[in-house]
Amino acid sequence: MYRLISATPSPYARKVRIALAEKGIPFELATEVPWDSSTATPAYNPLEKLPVLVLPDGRGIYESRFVLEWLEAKHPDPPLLAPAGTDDALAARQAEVIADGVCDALVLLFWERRRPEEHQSVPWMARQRRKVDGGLRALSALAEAGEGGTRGGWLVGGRFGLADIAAGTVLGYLDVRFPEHPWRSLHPALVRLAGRLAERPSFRTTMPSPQRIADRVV
Ligand SMILES: N[C@@H](CCC(=O)N[C@@H](CS(=O)(=O)O)C(=O)NCC(=O)O)C(=O)O
Repeated sequence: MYRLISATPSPYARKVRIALAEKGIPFELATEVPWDSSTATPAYNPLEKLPVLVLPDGRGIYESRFVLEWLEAKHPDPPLLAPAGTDDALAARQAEVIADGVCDALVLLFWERRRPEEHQSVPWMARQRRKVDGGLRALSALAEAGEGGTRGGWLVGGRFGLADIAAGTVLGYLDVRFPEHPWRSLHPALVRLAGRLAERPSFRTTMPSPQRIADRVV
């Protein structure tokens, strides 16, 4: 059986949890704090990051985008991506790049804010916030376009898939780490997307939550 090394707030790990659920793939969930020295990630990932999908033979598949590509290749049904090389597949991957990039900026912001205030860099945090806001604008534009005609409100190709998973996990992460962020008032199309996603058991059963980090990281 697969084992997924995950963390309760992780939007990257949540993408994989949702994909496993949507594809009906059984797995053991190993919830960790990757920032604590107790984490198992270094044993499977030289980059020491989760998510890691640990295979029955003990190998680790890591970097969420690659885990999702790996799952799509090994467990193609039901598909979460259009056929490889199609415009819809490329558009979904682009949306995932935007979503992951927003999460990357949010992670940097999260750690910068944990530094003593006199060590926090205002220009650095402003730069990260620009990436977050620019990325959310891009995802919002995709959501608005997806609401047109018969596209069903999904971001790409008129059907639920990877792009929606990636965008939805960003929104859930914002609510956990940056509850003050006004994304709902700024992007009503993303609110409607979040509402559609919240109806899916794969989203309802993977709601993110904060974690207690014991070790000193920054
Ligand atoms: N690009 C990676 C990012 C993964 C990542 O940053 N994971 C964090 C945990 S979380 O922020 O997603 O909760 C981690 O393991 N960080 C430990 C470290 O960076 O040393 C992916 O998509 O898998």
